[in-house]
Amino acid sequence: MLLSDSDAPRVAQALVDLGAVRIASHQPFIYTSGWASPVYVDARVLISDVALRREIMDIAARLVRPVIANRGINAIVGTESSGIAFAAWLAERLELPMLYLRKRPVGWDITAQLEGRLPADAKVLLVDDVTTDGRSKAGTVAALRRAGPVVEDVLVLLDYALYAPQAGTEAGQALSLHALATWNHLHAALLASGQLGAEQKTTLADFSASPVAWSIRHGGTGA
Ligand SMILES: O=P(O)(O)OC[C@H]1O[C@H](OP(=O)(O)OP(=O)(O)O)[C@H](O)[C@@H]1O
Ligand SMILES: O=C(O)c1cc(=O)[nH]c(=O)[nH]1
Repeated sequence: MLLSDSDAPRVAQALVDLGAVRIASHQPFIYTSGWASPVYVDARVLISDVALRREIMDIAARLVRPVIANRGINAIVGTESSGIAFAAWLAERLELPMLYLRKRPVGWDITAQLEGRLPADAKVLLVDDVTTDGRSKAGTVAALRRAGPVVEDVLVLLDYALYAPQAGTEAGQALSLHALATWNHLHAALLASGQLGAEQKTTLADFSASPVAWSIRHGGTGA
């Protein structure tokens, strides 16, 4: 769920200003979840811009603070790889312990995949950069839960909010997804930037109107 209607346009604008939103020229992008898409958001570029990352992480901390308080969250977990830096900056602002979750186990027992030290009665906020349909998040959350903490909340900078959540993700896992911005905000910021050509505008309008059909037409998954 979008955390704030009034802050989302600013987050989207920052990503567009940074050139983080790429538009396919010849070949579609294929997301981790298998969807084909004409856009790819490289939120990692935000980590290299000191002023914008500070601004966006200040927004994230302000918006997520009530969630932290209401849910009794006592630690922040970043996902390898893109979520780690954002989790660290957020944990610093919220004065909470931070850990990170590896994609694959390395070693044995609880420390095999989750690095850092959980507080007692751990209830954590999972942080990642982007979500499409939550497919990889479902695996991440399952792995995190196996390490012990309660996980009910996930924070992302961008939730496309275009695809139906995969079975076994949000509803099935009793997870709440919190996002700073959605594809609609990025799309609006791209249109306002004046940087799109006529063909790109048509492509993005087609994609926005029917992302699943767009994916199938371009060799991606359809479900
Ligand atoms: O499938 P969803 O849960 O909706 O989210 C999409 C995931 O795909 C990307 O990660 P990727 O595997 O490319 O890893 P990276 O962070 O190392 O780039 C992105 O950072 C999300 O974690
Ligand atoms: O799902 C993905 O693979 C994905 C999509 C996107 O726009 N950006 C990203 O970093 N990952």
